[in-house]
Amino acid sequence: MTDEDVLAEFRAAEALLEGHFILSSGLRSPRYLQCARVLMDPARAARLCEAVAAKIPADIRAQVSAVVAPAMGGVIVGHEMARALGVPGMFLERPEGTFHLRRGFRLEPGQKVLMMEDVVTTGLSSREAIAAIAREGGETIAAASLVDRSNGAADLGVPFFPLIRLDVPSYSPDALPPELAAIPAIKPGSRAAA
Ligand SMILES: O=P(O)(O)OC[C@H]1O[C@H](OP(=O)(O)OP(=O)(O)O)[C@H](O)[C@@H]1O
Ligand SMILES: O=C(O)c1cc(=O)[nH]c(=O)[nH]1
Ligand SMILES: [Mg+2]
Repeated sequence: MTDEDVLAEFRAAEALLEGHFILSSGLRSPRYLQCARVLMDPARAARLCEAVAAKIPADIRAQVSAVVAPAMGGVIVGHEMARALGVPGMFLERPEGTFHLRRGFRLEPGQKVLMMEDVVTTGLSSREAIAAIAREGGETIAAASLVDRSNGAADLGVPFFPLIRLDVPSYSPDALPPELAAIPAIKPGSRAAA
């Protein structure tokens, strides 16, 4: 799947939003990739995750025995990725502020995991998820996502396979360009405000 094919899927899902968004990190952006809209079509979700799986080298794929994803954004994409790889899929939650496995999900000691995200911006949520997988006894051997909008800046500490890398601006809230400052900000994600 080419970058243009991926963007066509996002466009068809009306998932390329423009406005003034407060990101999970607190950064602000004029653009937001609403992956939930992309994933609401199960056939599209399966197509995209099969394309992510095809980006992962065969030796890594052969070792992965579970996909673990951080809720909320990771839940559907993690499940579809688990289907694409033929392994179980689980998700991490943070009702008290720190990611952990709930609902009877568990990892065997040393179990090799793929951490799956919908979007990576600063990489903080991904690093928190990878740290949680380690606390749960697993070993994250690779990470993947639909979108990497970190502009090459996110270091997850493991090999990282995004389906598409997009060059999208993010700004500190105290350094907003005037055209962004003029629009009311909305926060689509579910991380609690800092
Ligand atoms: O790389 P980062 O700077 O951490 O940003 C990306 C994260 O932000 C979004 O989640 P969010 O925290 O908004 O919550 P949600 O998944 O519950 O919607 C997205 O699902 C990623 O997890
Ligand atoms: O950084 C984020 O919170 C973020 C950016 C984006 O484009 N899409 C998304 O779901 N989250
Ligand atoms: Mg998230």
